[in-house]
Amino acid sequence: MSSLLKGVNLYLIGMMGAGKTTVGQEIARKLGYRFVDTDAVIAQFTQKSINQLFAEVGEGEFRQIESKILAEVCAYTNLAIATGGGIVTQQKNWSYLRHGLIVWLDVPTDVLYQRLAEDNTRPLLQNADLLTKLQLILQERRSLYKQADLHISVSANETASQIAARIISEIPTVLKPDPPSSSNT
Ligand SMILES: Nc1ncnc2c1ncn2[C@@H]1O[C@H](COP(=O)(O)OP(=O)(O)O)[C@@H](O)[C@H]1O
Ligand SMILES: O=C(O)C1=C[C@@H](OP(=O)(O)O)[C@@H](O)[C@H](O)C1
Ligand SMILES: [Mg+2]
Repeated sequence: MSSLLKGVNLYLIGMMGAGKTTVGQEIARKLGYRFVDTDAVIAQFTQKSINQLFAEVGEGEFRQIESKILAEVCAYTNLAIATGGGIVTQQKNWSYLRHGLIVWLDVPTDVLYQRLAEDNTRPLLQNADLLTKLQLILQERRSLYKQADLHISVSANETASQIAARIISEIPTVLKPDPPSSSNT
Protein backbone atom coordinates (compact mmCIF):
# COMPACT_ATOMS: atom_id res chain seq x y z
CA MET A 1 0.00 0.00 0.00
CA SER A 2 2.80 2.46 0.82
CA SER A 3 4.18 1.84 -2.67
CA LEU A 4 0.72 2.51 -4.15
CA LEU A 5 0.61 5.78 -2.19
CA LYS A 6 4.09 6.71 -3.45
CA GLY A 7 4.81 8.72 -0.33
CA VAL A 8 1.68 10.88 -0.63
CA ASN A 9 0.78 12.30 2.78
CA LEU A 10 -2.45 11.40 4.55
CA TYR A 11 -4.22 14.21 6.40
CA LEU A 12 -6.81 13.29 9.02
CA ILE A 13 -9.49 15.89 9.60
CA GLY A 14 -12.60 15.85 11.80
CA MET A 15 -14.04 16.99 15.08
CA MET A 16 -12.23 17.17 18.40
CA GLY A 17 -12.28 13.67 19.88
CA ALA A 18 -12.78 11.94 16.51
CA GLY A 19 -9.53 10.03 17.02
CA LYS A 20 -7.28 11.83 14.53
CA THR A 21 -4.27 11.67 16.85
CA THR A 22 -4.93 8.05 17.89
CA VAL A 23 -5.82 6.66 14.45
CA GLY A 24 -3.08 8.69 12.77
CA GLN A 25 -0.43 6.86 14.79
CA GLU A 26 -1.91 3.50 13.77
CA ILE A 27 -1.97 4.47 10.11
CA ALA A 28 1.66 5.60 10.26
CA ARG A 29 2.66 2.32 11.88
CA LYS A 30 0.81 0.23 9.32
CA LEU A 31 2.11 2.20 6.33
CA GLY A 32 5.67 2.65 7.54
CA TYR A 33 5.03 6.40 7.46
CA ARG A 34 6.14 8.95 10.03
CA PHE A 35 3.45 10.43 12.26
CA VAL A 36 2.96 14.17 12.75
CA ASP A 37 0.36 15.86 14.93
CA THR A 38 0.02 19.55 14.11
CA ASP A 39 -1.04 20.37 17.69
CA ALA A 40 2.07 18.65 19.05
CA VAL A 41 4.29 20.57 16.62
CA ILE A 42 2.61 23.83 17.64
CA ALA A 43 3.14 23.02 21.33
CA GLN A 44 6.78 22.18 20.70
CA PHE A 45 7.36 25.26 18.55
CA THR A 46 5.76 27.68 21.00
CA GLN A 47 6.72 25.78 24.17
CA LYS A 48 3.11 26.20 25.30
CA SER A 49 0.15 23.85 25.68
CA ILE A 50 -2.85 24.37 23.37
CA ASN A 51 -4.84 25.57 26.40
CA GLN A 52 -2.12 28.09 27.28
CA LEU A 53 -1.95 29.38 23.70
CA PHE A 54 -5.69 29.96 23.47
CA ALA A 55 -5.63 31.72 26.85
CA GLU A 56 -2.57 33.86 26.15
CA VAL A 57 -2.79 34.77 22.45
CA GLY A 58 -6.33 33.74 21.47
CA GLU A 59 -7.76 31.57 18.74
CA GLY A 60 -6.88 33.96 15.88
CA GLU A 61 -3.15 33.84 16.60
CA PHE A 62 -3.38 30.06 17.18
CA ARG A 63 -4.88 29.68 13.68
CA GLN A 64 -2.00 31.66 12.17
CA ILE A 65 0.57 29.45 13.87
CA GLU A 66 -1.39 26.36 12.80
CA SER A 67 -1.32 27.49 9.13
CA LYS A 68 2.39 28.20 9.32
CA ILE A 69 3.09 24.74 10.74
CA LEU A 70 0.86 23.09 8.12
CA ALA A 71 2.68 24.93 5.34
CA GLU A 72 5.98 23.56 6.61
CA VAL A 73 4.74 20.03 7.23
CA CYS A 74 3.26 19.63 3.75
CA ALA A 75 6.70 20.05 2.18
CA TYR A 76 7.58 16.55 3.45
CA THR A 77 6.40 13.17 2.16
CA ASN A 78 5.60 9.78 3.75
CA LEU A 79 3.65 11.35 6.59
CA ALA A 80 0.39 10.51 8.36
CA ILE A 81 -0.76 13.85 9.76
CA ALA A 82 -3.30 14.36 12.52
CA THR A 83 -4.59 17.91 12.19
CA GLY A 84 -6.44 19.98 14.78
CA GLY A 85 -10.21 19.91 14.30
CA GLY A 86 -10.38 23.58 13.30
CA ILE A 87 -7.78 23.45 10.54
CA VAL A 88 -10.54 23.26 7.93
CA THR A 89 -11.89 26.69 8.88
CA GLN A 90 -9.06 28.59 7.19
CA GLN A 91 -9.48 28.65 3.42
CA LYS A 92 -5.75 28.85 2.73
CA ASN A 93 -5.15 25.62 4.66
CA TRP A 94 -6.99 23.69 1.95
CA SER A 95 -4.27 24.43 -0.57
CA TYR A 96 -1.80 22.74 1.79
CA LEU A 97 -4.10 19.83 2.66
CA ARG A 98 -4.70 19.18 -1.05
CA HIS A 99 -1.04 18.22 -1.40
CA GLY A 100 -2.10 14.90 0.06
CA LEU A 101 -5.12 12.69 0.61
CA ILE A 102 -7.63 14.12 3.06
CA VAL A 103 -9.56 11.72 5.26
CA TRP A 104 -12.57 12.82 7.33
CA LEU A 105 -13.03 10.80 10.52
CA ASP A 106 -16.75 11.24 11.06
CA VAL A 107 -17.78 10.18 14.56
CA PRO A 108 -21.28 10.62 16.06
CA THR A 109 -21.50 13.53 18.51
CA ASP A 110 -22.71 11.28 21.34
CA VAL A 111 -19.49 9.25 21.00
CA LEU A 112 -17.42 12.46 20.95
CA TYR A 113 -19.28 13.53 24.06
CA GLN A 114 -18.42 10.30 25.90
CA ARG A 115 -14.76 10.58 24.92
CA LEU A 116 -14.38 14.24 25.86
CA ALA A 117 -16.60 14.51 28.96
CA GLU A 118 -13.61 14.20 31.33
CA ASP A 119 -11.12 15.99 29.05
CA ASN A 120 -9.95 19.53 29.76
CA THR A 121 -7.36 19.88 26.97
CA ARG A 122 -9.74 21.36 24.34
CA PRO A 123 -10.10 25.08 25.10
CA LEU A 124 -13.07 25.53 22.77
CA LEU A 125 -15.09 23.04 24.83
CA GLN A 126 -14.48 24.51 28.26
CA ASN A 127 -17.18 26.42 30.17
CA ALA A 128 -19.98 25.29 27.89
CA ASP A 129 -22.60 22.59 27.68
CA LEU A 130 -20.43 19.97 25.98
CA LEU A 131 -22.99 18.19 23.81
CA THR A 132 -24.58 21.44 22.61
CA LYS A 133 -21.17 22.93 21.86
CA LEU A 134 -20.07 19.85 19.89
CA GLN A 135 -23.30 19.95 17.88
CA LEU A 136 -22.88 23.66 17.15
CA ILE A 137 -19.28 23.29 16.01
CA LEU A 138 -20.14 20.30 13.82
CA GLN A 139 -22.99 22.26 12.27
CA GLU A 140 -20.55 25.05 11.37
CA ARG A 141 -17.89 22.70 9.99
CA ARG A 142 -19.74 19.77 8.43
CA SER A 143 -19.74 21.29 4.94
CA LEU A 144 -15.96 21.79 5.26
CA TYR A 145 -15.21 18.29 6.52
CA LYS A 146 -17.30 16.97 3.62
CA GLN A 147 -14.68 18.29 1.21
CA ALA A 148 -12.31 15.48 2.23
CA ASP A 149 -11.28 12.92 -0.39
CA LEU A 150 -12.39 10.07 1.83
CA HIS A 151 -15.30 10.05 4.28
CA ILE A 152 -14.95 7.45 7.03
CA SER A 153 -18.04 7.01 9.21
CA VAL A 154 -16.83 5.52 12.46
CA SER A 155 -19.06 3.42 14.69
CA ALA A 156 -18.92 3.58 18.48
CA ASN A 157 -17.09 0.31 19.12
CA GLU A 158 -14.54 0.34 16.29
CA THR A 159 -10.95 0.31 17.55
CA ALA A 160 -8.30 2.69 16.27
CA SER A 161 -6.51 -0.23 14.63
CA GLN A 162 -9.69 -1.33 12.82
CA ILE A 163 -10.37 2.22 11.64
CA ALA A 164 -6.79 2.59 10.39
CA ALA A 165 -7.07 -0.70 8.50
CA ARG A 166 -10.36 0.40 6.94
CA ILE A 167 -8.89 3.73 5.83
CA ILE A 168 -5.91 1.99 4.25
CA SER A 169 -8.18 -0.48 2.44
CA GLU A 170 -10.23 2.41 1.00
CA ILE A 171 -7.30 4.49 -0.19
CA PRO A 172 -7.13 2.89 -3.67
CA THR A 173 -10.66 4.11 -4.39
CA VAL A 174 -9.62 7.74 -4.05
CA LEU A 175 -5.99 7.83 -5.16
CA LYS A 176 -5.32 10.80 -7.37
CA PRO A 177 -3.91 9.96 -10.83
CA ASP A 178 -0.28 10.81 -11.53
CA PRO A 179 0.12 14.21 -13.23
CA PRO A 180 0.89 13.98 -16.96
CA SER A 181 4.58 13.64 -17.83
CA SER A 182 6.27 17.00 -18.50
CA SER A 183 8.52 15.43 -21.15
CA ASN A 184 8.27 17.13 -24.58
CA THR A 185 9.65 14.20 -26.53
N1 LIG B 1 -11.47 4.25 18.10
C1 LIG B 1 -11.46 4.69 19.36
N2 LIG B 1 -12.13 4.00 20.29
C2 LIG B 1 -12.15 4.44 21.57
N3 LIG B 1 -11.55 5.57 22.02
C3 LIG B 1 -10.87 6.29 21.12
C4 LIG B 1 -10.79 5.90 19.75
N4 LIG B 1 -10.06 6.82 19.09
C5 LIG B 1 -9.70 7.74 20.00
N5 LIG B 1 -10.18 7.42 21.23
C6 LIG B 1 -10.01 8.19 22.48
O1 LIG B 1 -10.74 9.41 22.30
C7 LIG B 1 -10.02 10.51 22.83
C8 LIG B 1 -9.76 11.53 21.73
O2 LIG B 1 -8.89 10.93 20.76
P1 LIG B 1 -7.86 11.79 19.93
O3 LIG B 1 -7.10 10.82 19.10
O4 LIG B 1 -7.11 12.70 20.82
O5 LIG B 1 -8.85 12.63 19.01
P2 LIG B 1 -8.58 13.94 18.14
O6 LIG B 1 -7.12 14.01 17.87
O7 LIG B 1 -9.40 13.73 16.90
O8 LIG B 1 -9.10 15.07 18.96
C9 LIG B 1 -8.73 9.91 23.45
O9 LIG B 1 -8.96 9.69 24.81
C10 LIG B 1 -8.57 8.59 22.73
O10 LIG B 1 -7.90 7.63 23.51
O1 LIG C 1 -11.47 21.84 16.71
C1 LIG C 1 -10.69 22.77 17.06
O2 LIG C 1 -10.88 23.96 16.75
C2 LIG C 1 -9.48 22.42 17.86
C3 LIG C 1 -9.08 21.10 17.94
C4 LIG C 1 -7.94 20.66 18.74
O3 LIG C 1 -7.33 19.50 18.17
P1 LIG C 1 -8.06 18.06 18.15
O4 LIG C 1 -9.05 18.07 17.00
O5 LIG C 1 -6.96 17.09 17.93
O6 LIG C 1 -8.75 17.88 19.45
C5 LIG C 1 -6.91 21.78 18.88
O7 LIG C 1 -6.32 22.05 17.62
C6 LIG C 1 -7.57 23.04 19.40
O8 LIG C 1 -8.04 22.76 20.69
C7 LIG C 1 -8.71 23.53 18.50
MG1 LIG D 1 -5.65 15.51 18.13
